[in-house]
Amino acid sequence: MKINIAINGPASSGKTTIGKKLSEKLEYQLIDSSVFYRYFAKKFYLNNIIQINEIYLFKDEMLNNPFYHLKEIEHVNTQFYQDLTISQRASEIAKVQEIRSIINEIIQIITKKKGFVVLGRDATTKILPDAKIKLVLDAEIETRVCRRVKQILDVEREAKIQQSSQLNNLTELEIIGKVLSDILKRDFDAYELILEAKKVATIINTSNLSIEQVLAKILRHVYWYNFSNDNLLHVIIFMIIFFILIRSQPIKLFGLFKIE
Ligand SMILES: Nc1ncnc2c1ncn2[C@@H]1O[C@H](COP(=O)(O)OP(=O)(O)OP(=O)(O)O)[C@@H](O)[C@H]1O
Ligand SMILES: Nc1ccn([C@H]2C[C@H](O)[C@@H](COP(=O)(O)O)O2)c(=O)n1
Repeated sequence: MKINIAINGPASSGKTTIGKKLSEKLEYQLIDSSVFYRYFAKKFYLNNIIQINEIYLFKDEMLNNPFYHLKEIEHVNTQFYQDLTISQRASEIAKVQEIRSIINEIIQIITKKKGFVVLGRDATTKILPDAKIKLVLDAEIETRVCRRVKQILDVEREAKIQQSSQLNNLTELEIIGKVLSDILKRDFDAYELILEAKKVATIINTSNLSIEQVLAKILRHVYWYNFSNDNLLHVIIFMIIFFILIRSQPIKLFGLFKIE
């Protein structure tokens, strides 16, 4: 039986990486709420004004054909992933409660059919408070900074080979400084949401775990949930029969011990 899985956690804790792998493994659909904020920043932030009416129209359209629009949102995000202006506008948009409610409602409606992995700062608390599995991925700040710096340097190495470097010869120290300040800012913005999430979700500290180990841990949660859910009735019936048998006659279990 398919369920919904909600994952949140602070900046650079591995949500996207783990979310992607988990959804592929389970053959679930992945929805990352932050791509909505960036998509809205690209499409509905014109002349420094958020086009709220357009956003309502988009919501109706999206609910008529959700999977087409999810692909479109993903596509736009891949194109503008590195765009700083879009990121800044996305942060502004994310502060508008009305827009947060619209995005949460869209995701809630789409995920009613189950079989989704949903990522986002309020995934476990506001978007899918009833998800069967709710997780917070956490890691020490130094681990998160190192991971993000490594990711940037890997992309940069690849870009240099293709002579399309984006970092304008920043030193490694400057990159570390920028990453640290970005992560601190995002941690600060999401502080309350993550604190709330930690109260209702299972926390997985990934600092000393590889990507594969984190994935294996989550899969164990999912398989255990499915097993106990699917087999609960069988286990109860088995226990009742077992107790009736041992009370009505002495039996020898596997010849190991005797109950009289
Ligand atoms: N357990 C892990 N061990 C080592 N590296 C990891 C682990 N989890 C994630 N990473 C790496 O950390 C980097 C950041 O991960 P990712 O982008 O998935 O984080 P995120 O939580 O989605 O970030 P953001 O909040 O910016 O969306 C990636 O390069 C990823 O490969
Ligand atoms: N559930 C969410 C998802 C995203 N945001 C904000 C945070 C950022 O300003 C913006 C883009 O997300 P990011 O790529 O930085 O994770 O959207 C949010 O407030 N709540």
